[in-house]
Amino acid sequence: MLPSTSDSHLDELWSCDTLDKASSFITSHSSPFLLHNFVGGMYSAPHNSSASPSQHITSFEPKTGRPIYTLPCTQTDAVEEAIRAAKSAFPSWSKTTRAERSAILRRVSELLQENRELFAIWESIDQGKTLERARIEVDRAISNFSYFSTFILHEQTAARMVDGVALTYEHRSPAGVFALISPWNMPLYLLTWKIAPCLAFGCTAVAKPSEITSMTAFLLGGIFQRAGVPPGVINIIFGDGATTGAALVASPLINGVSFTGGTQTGIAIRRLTAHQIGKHLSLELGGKNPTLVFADSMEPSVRDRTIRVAAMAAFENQGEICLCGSRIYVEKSVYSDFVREFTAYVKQKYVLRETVGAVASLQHYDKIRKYLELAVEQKATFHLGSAPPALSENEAQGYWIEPTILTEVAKDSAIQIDEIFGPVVTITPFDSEQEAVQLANDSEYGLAAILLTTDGARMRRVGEQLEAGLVWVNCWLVRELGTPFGGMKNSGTGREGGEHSRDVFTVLRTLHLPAY
Ligand SMILES: NC(=O)c1ccc[n+]([C@@H]2O[C@H](COP(=O)([O-])OP(=O)(O)OC[C@H]3O[C@@H](n4cnc5c(N)ncnc54)[C@H](O)[C@@H]3O)[C@@H](O)[C@H]2O)c1
Ligand SMILES: O=C/C=C/C=C(\O)C(=O)O
Repeated sequence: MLPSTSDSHLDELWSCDTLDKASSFITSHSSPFLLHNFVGGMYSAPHNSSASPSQHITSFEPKTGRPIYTLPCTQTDAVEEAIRAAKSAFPSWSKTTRAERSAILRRVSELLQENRELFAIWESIDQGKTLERARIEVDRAISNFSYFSTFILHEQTAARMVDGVALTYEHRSPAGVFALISPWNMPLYLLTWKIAPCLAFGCTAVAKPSEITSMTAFLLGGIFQRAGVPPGVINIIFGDGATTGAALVASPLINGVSFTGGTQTGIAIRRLTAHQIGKHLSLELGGKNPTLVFADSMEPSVRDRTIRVAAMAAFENQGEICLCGSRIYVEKSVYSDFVREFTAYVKQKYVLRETVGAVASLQHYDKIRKYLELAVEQKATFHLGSAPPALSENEAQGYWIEPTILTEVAKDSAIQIDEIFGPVVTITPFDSEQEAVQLANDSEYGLAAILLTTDGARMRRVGEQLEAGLVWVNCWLVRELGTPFGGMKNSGTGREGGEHSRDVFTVLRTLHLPAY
């Protein structure tokens, strides 16, 4: 029998604002705590989910391998119920004024701020990331709400007179009910990056976090209740992709999908919605991002910055950020210096269990481990890290993988081609600027690129040739929430951020009024 989400359990959960309290919450229950869906402004079990244990999923703590909670794998009829709640809430929410929506979203950001530590602690436990990293991500979730709460207040529509014949203006209205689906690497950060603009622009939603990291999405329901978000405006349901996610995106009542996750899932979502031409699709998918290190960036005055940026881009959040630079290319004249200094820096700065967390799941641990075994087989050089122990040895102790730096990896090796999405980088030399661009672009992906150089002309010349939606020069993951965010090629379609999010969540009509 699974413990249910009773009020006393919920109160207890909300008081877990230290690691010790959260840990004793987990151990004090004989079986894992059961998350409930948040539908129509209330927590409730999907009525069909208690029927069979096979319709529940257990989530494990990456740092220890112990079970922490259970979630329902919401079945089609309960998914539809959540969509209907969002659809019923749409007419009145879409007619609220911008000032009303702004005030509610502002309140959400304030409540998140008040509960910052609680969210950071559960994010760290659930995902495996360090508490320090989790705090950074909760801060970004707070900004997601505060940013869009003010963005909508300043929007203006321009009107034009066309040749004295017609007065035209663009009219936008909320696009309807959205499916918001997020992955496990930055759970709260990425889900709120969708929820905040969706609600700000007057849409309603059914959100589904990853089945691997559902805890902070579960807590978020309580924040929406307290902030006074009207029932049904935002619904949060739990479950896997094949059952819950697929039923959600395919529903004809869903007007748009904002999805972040793997490229193969993006393809599946395209297929599932292919016959629904008008459905808005924003797909943020995988990456295998290049970091280009030019010789000038290893001059004494900037050398430390170069090493620091390349290392941060490689190993932040255990390399589990779609924007991580996992293919490092270095100009031949500074190649051996870079490899030596980069390795020394990473060894000292990215220490497992201190500044590097565990990877998110056993399945992901296994996937990364297979690439490391391939590296051993292909006789790559390990400057740092090694093939980790066999699966069974780590299952009970958590999913730990040392930061790993590899050289002598062939261009056509799966290690260079596939998105590993873990703390593993390859370093490869290049001879010329032209070769660097060609190597960087030699990928099915086109999400991000990192360019390390002091030459201003090269910043633009190379930057403008890189097949990547986001290019960072001498920095990484510097974000301003109005800038377009998204990828090229198999890294996705659509852009989000500021007015680009507005394009995702609104429909546009042009009105022509006679000028006479
Ligand atoms: N571009 C980005 O911003 C970005 C960010 C983070 C992760 N990623 C990618 O995500 C992958 C790892 O995350 P993941 O394993 O959670 O990705 P995933 O694609 O397996 O899952 C992402 C989400 O989609 C759901 N899902 C799965 N199948 C579905 C379906 N058929 N229909 C609807 N929803 C479905 C999952 O339940 C989850 O909530 C990596 O490959 C990485 O490339 C991309
Ligand atoms: O892992 C993916 C990271 C995505 C980041 C964003 O969507 C963002 O910073 O807005």
